[in-house]
Amino acid sequence: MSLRIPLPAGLSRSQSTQDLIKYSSADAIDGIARNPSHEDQKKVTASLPQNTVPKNPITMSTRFDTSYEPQLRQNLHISGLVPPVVESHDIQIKRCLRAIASKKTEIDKYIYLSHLRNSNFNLFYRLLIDNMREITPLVYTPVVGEACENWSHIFSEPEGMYLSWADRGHLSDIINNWPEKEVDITVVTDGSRILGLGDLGVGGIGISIGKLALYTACAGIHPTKTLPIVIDLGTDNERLLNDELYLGSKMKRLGEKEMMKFLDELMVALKTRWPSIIIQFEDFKNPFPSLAKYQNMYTCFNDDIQGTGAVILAGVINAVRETKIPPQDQRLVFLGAGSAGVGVARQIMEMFKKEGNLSEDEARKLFYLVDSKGLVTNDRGDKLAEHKIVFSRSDNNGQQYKTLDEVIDYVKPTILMGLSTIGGAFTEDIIKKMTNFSERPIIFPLSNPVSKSECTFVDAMKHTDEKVLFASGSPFPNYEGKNGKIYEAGQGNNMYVFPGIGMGAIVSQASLINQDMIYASAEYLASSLTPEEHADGLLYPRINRIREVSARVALGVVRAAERNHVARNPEINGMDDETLVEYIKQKMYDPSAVPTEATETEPDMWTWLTSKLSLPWSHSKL
Ligand SMILES: NC(=O)c1ccc[n+]([C@@H]2O[C@H](COP(=O)([O-])OP(=O)(O)OC[C@H]3O[C@@H](n4cnc5c(N)ncnc54)[C@H](O)[C@@H]3O)[C@@H](O)[C@H]2O)c1
Ligand SMILES: O=C(O)C[C@H](O)C(=O)O
Ligand SMILES: [Mg+2]
Repeated sequence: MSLRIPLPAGLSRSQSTQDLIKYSSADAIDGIARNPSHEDQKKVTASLPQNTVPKNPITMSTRFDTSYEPQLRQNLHISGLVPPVVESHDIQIKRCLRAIASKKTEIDKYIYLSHLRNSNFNLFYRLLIDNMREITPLVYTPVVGEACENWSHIFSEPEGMYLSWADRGHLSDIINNWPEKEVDITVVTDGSRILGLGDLGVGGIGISIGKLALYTACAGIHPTKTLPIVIDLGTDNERLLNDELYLGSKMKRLGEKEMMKFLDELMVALKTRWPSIIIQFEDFKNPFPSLAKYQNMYTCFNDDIQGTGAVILAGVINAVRETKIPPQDQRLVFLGAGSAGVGVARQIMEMFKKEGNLSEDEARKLFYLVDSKGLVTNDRGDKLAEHKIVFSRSDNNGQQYKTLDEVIDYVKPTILMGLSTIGGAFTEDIIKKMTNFSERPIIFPLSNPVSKSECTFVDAMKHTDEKVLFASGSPFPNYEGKNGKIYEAGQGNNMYVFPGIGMGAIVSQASLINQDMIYASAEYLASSLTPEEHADGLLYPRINRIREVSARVALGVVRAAERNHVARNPEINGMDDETLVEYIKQKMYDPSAVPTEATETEPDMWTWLTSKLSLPWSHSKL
């Protein structure tokens, strides 16, 4: 069933990047929880351990859902507090979509959706899951970037934890203040490099919130078991320091030493309260030291180095196949040699070693990294950051290549990656040149948000005569080719893997997240495309299948955890793939699985806050 929502005057249909008017709620449902009648699935389900289907308790943030039957309303003591009609989520979603379409700006849509998540998360996640393609860009990249930039102006609810330098020495006590008893996963940022937008201080918490919303929507981690964190060690952003509304500490950002000291304490505090917690590091300006220090001590990973490495590896596996050029004959230029650039280069190098039967040295020589000073070489005259050294060239005969143009002429690459934060860096000239070196050039402008993308999908298609194999970090609209064919832009965004990595680690009760598990996430993602998606020339699965895909990614992660003896969940011992996937799906939160009776639940943050503050309504039956 599809529905056309009228747009308000002034908002053109094509202008809306998210095209909120076209959706198909029933078609978009992945079928995981809604299609339990399939005979094979029934058999598999019957063989699963009992009590694996999570109940969906009613919390303060889901109490006023108009889908509740009269008896449930009576049990909850909310009769009269909810409009009389009893209506399905599908009907409520129509109302939400109308409300979203009526908002004039994307940030207004973001604010509306945040409010919905905080007031009725079951409805929010039903809306998101059923309309992934349209809603994801509004709660995640790219609009979340604008939200982070303006966080101190649009702020109305904390939605996570803010931990400041002044709190050091007391982090355990402060972590104990989080009102939810169980937390499976946290996303921690220091706000120092939010997307390609730089230092946004405590505004970076928007990224933690956005990532965790996708953990719930894509991998079914229960929303109350997710914890967004920003650590506030100051900011070097003058605009924020001069803003009277800024919500963070008004001091210059502290250095690496203080950061590590703070993180040491935080890691212990998190692990003490929730011994099985998964910790995802996100958008740190220099994320290498923390990953190196904690990856063998805690169940943690860095999304920008490892998640991005895995998701782009998956796209490259599929794209390289299309080029028909074997790995040993590919040449790769990376614009950007930071955490994402080096993380991606490392993962692709692993694949080239395996698939091309190359030694480490042979594989490494296929990579040319370019940073703000030009081609990364041993004799460039500056002290290279440690993470770049492995890819630094020594075969440049003393010549330095300063611009991307010069590097392209020198290397003649078959693959061009953008992780530089420089919007428009892949000029018409550069894109056209790429067609001289390969019939199907691989061009991935991966910087976020859209304004930082190294080129657009339109430019890449036009200037390669529609031959490009393309993926971008942020979403781009479809392109209509010369013969009327519609091409879809691949979205090479770590959202295709981090939910599955987290879910795989939770399901296996992994003690660590190691390279084999990250690599497996890429392999399982690459092989998750349907024959139809392959035939349509896609490099990544369609986003409306993300729950199905995340379950497969999680399967790969669990299998790798088992191989590496870091899986600790005895329930999964001996399960075949089919049973294990079903087990994973059964663990997924389903926003429509509303219980028919009220259940006792832990208080949520609002209840907890009101009780702490002794507000008049704090002990009411609400
Ligand atoms: N698509 C994804 O899933 C994904 C994942 C992670 C990061 N990213 C994006 O990648 C970008 C970079 O992230 P990061 O964590 O690597 O940041 P970073 O700050 O660690 O690295 C940026 C790199 O770009 C280089 N650079 C800056 N200006 C340049 C110029 N004018 N010419 C050439 N190189 C230049 C820097 O020298 C540095 O090597 C961001 O926009 C981020 O949003 C995308
Ligand atoms: O947040 C995203 O959209 C991807 C990535 O983690 C980034 O830093 O850009
Ligand atoms: Mg990131």
